[in-house]
Amino acid sequence: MSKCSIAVDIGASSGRLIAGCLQDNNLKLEEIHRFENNLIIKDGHYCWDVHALYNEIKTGIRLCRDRGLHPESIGIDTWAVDFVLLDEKNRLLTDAIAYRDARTDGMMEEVFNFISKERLYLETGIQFQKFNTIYQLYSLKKSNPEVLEQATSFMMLPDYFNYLLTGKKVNEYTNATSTQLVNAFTKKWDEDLLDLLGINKEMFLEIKPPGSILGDMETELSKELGIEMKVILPATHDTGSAVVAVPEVDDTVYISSGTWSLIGVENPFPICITKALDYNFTNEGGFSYQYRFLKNVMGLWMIQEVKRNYNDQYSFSELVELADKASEFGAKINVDNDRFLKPENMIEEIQKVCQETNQEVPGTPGEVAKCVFDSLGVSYQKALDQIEEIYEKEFKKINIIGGGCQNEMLNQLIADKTGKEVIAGPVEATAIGNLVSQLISLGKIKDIKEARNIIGQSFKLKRYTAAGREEENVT
Ligand SMILES: Nc1ncnc2c1ncn2[C@@H]1O[C@H](COP(=O)(O)OP(=O)(O)O)[C@@H](O)[C@H]1O
Ligand SMILES: C[C@H](O)[C@H](O)[C@@H](O)C(=O)COP(=O)(O)O
Ligand SMILES: [Mg+2]
Repeated sequence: MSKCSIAVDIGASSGRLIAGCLQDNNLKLEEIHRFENNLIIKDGHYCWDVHALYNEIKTGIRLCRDRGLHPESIGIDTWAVDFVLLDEKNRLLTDAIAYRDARTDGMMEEVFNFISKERLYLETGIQFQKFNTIYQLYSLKKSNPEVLEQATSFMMLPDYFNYLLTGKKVNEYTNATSTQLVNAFTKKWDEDLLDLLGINKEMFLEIKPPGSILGDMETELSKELGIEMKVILPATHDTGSAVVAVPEVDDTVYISSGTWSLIGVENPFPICITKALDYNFTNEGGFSYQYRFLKNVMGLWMIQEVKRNYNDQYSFSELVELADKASEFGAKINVDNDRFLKPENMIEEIQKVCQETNQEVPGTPGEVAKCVFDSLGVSYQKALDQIEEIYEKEFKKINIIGGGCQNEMLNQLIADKTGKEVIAGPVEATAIGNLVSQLISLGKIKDIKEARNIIGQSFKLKRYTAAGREEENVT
């Protein structure tokens, strides 16, 4: 494993640093470091602690050295939309305010005074989430216009970590598309849109595609950490990397299941038709210029908050077991209501909605968890129906990737509800997609097709049908 590559995957709930290398055409992984990623409050805003996260990245690199690894490259991916701004002296002008912060409340509606929803979708193809970068920047323009004027560099979070490692300033394509400021067809920053909104377009950097070799780690940093390696751009939007790791995309709907559930398909062109707009699907940029035609579903964020509300006295698997035992409980809620984005108390919010909709109110942890999982299933089914309506075809398979694919109850529920074959795995799809993108850049894997073949034979996948579950290609 000594000659390997390192994937740093920082999701909205946890981060991990995983070393990977090819051995006899199998991808071997070694988890080096795992850490929590929790929101902090700074100046009244929910923020990400970017310095703590950068220190975790450096800790993970030191651990690689301590294990005698000599990685050739490192690639970083995180969640989307969030950013920092730097001034002409490369000093941080802003905190990394989180997409769950309330600063974007009402901003999307105000932006529609400058450009219609239809035109914005026609140009960008990006779903309307109130926290998209476009609305975050518009909010900043209203509250602190001088900050936007002083900014000389706009960096999304992986871009910023890459800058700290190499001194190089670029915006990576897949994550840039999540801003709703990139033209879906030119794949460039939409300067007309920025002018329309009066947002300083000079601060946006060159957009580089995933697979680009950014450069070597800064010499001083290499000395500090005791490791020299190249920094490569994977799909730095974590979901972009996760989709790379879907072993078989043909005839498959994927669900990237983590803090969010991203349900969609891989497509060679953007689908900006009215029906896609009405159903609020997105066309985020993918590896090798594919498009991720997908929809955000609130996801396992809800059970993360339920777990936190119970003071972490139950593990995720215990909550699944308790939900499985609460088989008689049947209340379901609309998980995609913005009220679940950041409620004071998720359990109470769920109970309130059940009351408001004259349903049985969940009381036990099992009933609360079952309500979450059943309701996620309803939202997945709805999105699946919408995808099949737009494609005018039935998809054979659903591939659930990410930490959520360990939820056997939800996997079986999806198979039973949809009647489709459900493949679960790989768990660390994002890190795997990140790694194979690096190995392609280093010439160790030919292309994404070969990478997906390697992934399909390297990791244990579980198959669920309405008739039950079975293991397959256990390595
Ligand atoms: N053992 C488990 N059983 C069931 N679900 C699990 C298990 N481990 C993790 N999960 C689910 O996976 C989710 C985290 O997935 P992950 O892909 O790591 O998220 P992110 O990348 O957003 O941080 C958790 O919220 C939890 O619901
Ligand atoms: C805010 C975005 O919708 C979010 O980043 C989503 O695109 C995503 O990538 C979340 O990944 P997780 O691994 O944190 O669920
Ligand atoms: Mg993730």
